[in-house]
Amino acid sequence: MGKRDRLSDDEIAGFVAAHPGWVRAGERIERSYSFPDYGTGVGFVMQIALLAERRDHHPDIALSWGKVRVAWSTHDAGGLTALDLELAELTDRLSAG
Ligand SMILES: C[C@H](O)[C@H](O)[C@H]1CNC2=NC(N)=NC(=O)C2=N1
Repeated sequence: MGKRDRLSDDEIAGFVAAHPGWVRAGERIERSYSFPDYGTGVGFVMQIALLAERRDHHPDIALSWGKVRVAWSTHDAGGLTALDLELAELTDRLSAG
């Protein structure tokens, strides 16, 4: 199986169960991160953007004061792939500093 092949429901459920904060919403996985101010959220968004360009895989990102919402999905596959789960984990690592 390639990194851009669709995953099964069980594989996605397994990831969500093991990764607090992430939820499945249809054909996406989403997580909200909280920050003490606007600027810290902006910095986080920029780090995600650099990661996305490096990996040629791009999430939807919503920036609010003190909050960043990230959603991963593979448009080309029309759903969730191993690449989404890998980048969700990397997103968590960025948020940890
Ligand atoms: C040509 C390029 O590799 C593709 O368009 C990439 C770019 N970034 C992407 N990002 C996401 N999230 N899904 C994709 O299918 C995708 N495809």
